[in-house]
Amino acid sequence: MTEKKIVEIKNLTKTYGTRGFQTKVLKGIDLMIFQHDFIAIMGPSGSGKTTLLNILSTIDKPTQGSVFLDGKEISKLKNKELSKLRRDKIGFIFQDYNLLDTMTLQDNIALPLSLNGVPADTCIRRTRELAEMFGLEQHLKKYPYQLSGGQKQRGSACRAMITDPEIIFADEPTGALDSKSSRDLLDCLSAANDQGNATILMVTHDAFSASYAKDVYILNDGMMKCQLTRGKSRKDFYDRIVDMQASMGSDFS
Ligand SMILES: Nc1ncnc2c1ncn2[C@@H]1O[C@H](COP(=O)(O)OP(=O)(O)OP(=O)(O)O)[C@@H](O)[C@H]1O
Repeated sequence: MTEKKIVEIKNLTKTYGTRGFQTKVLKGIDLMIFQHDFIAIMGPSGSGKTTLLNILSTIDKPTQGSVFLDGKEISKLKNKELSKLRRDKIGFIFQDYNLLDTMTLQDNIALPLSLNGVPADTCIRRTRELAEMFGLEQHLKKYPYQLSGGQKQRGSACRAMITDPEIIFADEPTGALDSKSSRDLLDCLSAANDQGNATILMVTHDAFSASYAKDVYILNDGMMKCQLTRGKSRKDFYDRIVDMQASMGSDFS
């Protein structure tokens, strides 16, 4: 069965600065992301990972080339259409959770739905389903300050998924978590990808996190340098990622 194409990136370049003081950060990226993909982008510090994620998530604009999301070229969309695309088609997981302190976990998770005018009973039902999947049923009435980092990040993953977006962008989602909380989050993301409908693009420095993805792409010096695909064993995939990092030298952090 051919999966639906969610994102298509064609010859994407990004240059910062003005004439004479330009830095070419992305130098012609091509990438296709299909439904049910779980992709990790890795690369040395400064290789352009965040720049790429910002362009894909419509926060920044390409210098040249094109990005299609759900068949629409994002640089051609007007502000209103872009906001709608962001709201309906994209879920975000940030390194620092970005939950609202004055709302319970339940309300934080449901926020994208309530902003869309979805009835309260549907918001509650959908929030409970996701909270169960992410092991958060007991914590829905708590405020963020009453939650651990891992619980907050799993809550933030639920919020990213609640609108059933076409794609979830995760920027270093385990960056602030200890190893047990990282594992819990990655197990949940992996289950949402395997058993649910989630398509995930994650940027990470961490080989352990990347080994939960189905494919790992290495960005180096503004170009996609290689792709590794997971076999049956996650442990074996982790070893291959670490070997690849070692082969790329000391600037790979
Ligand atoms: N707004 C900007 N203006 C000018 N240069 C920028 C801007 N944003 C990023 N850069 C430069 O682009 C390059 C890539 O930055 P980017 O943040 O995408 O890298 P990264 O791979 O995400 O790095 P890290 O892993 O350290 O977060 C860096 O050299 C950075 O200094």
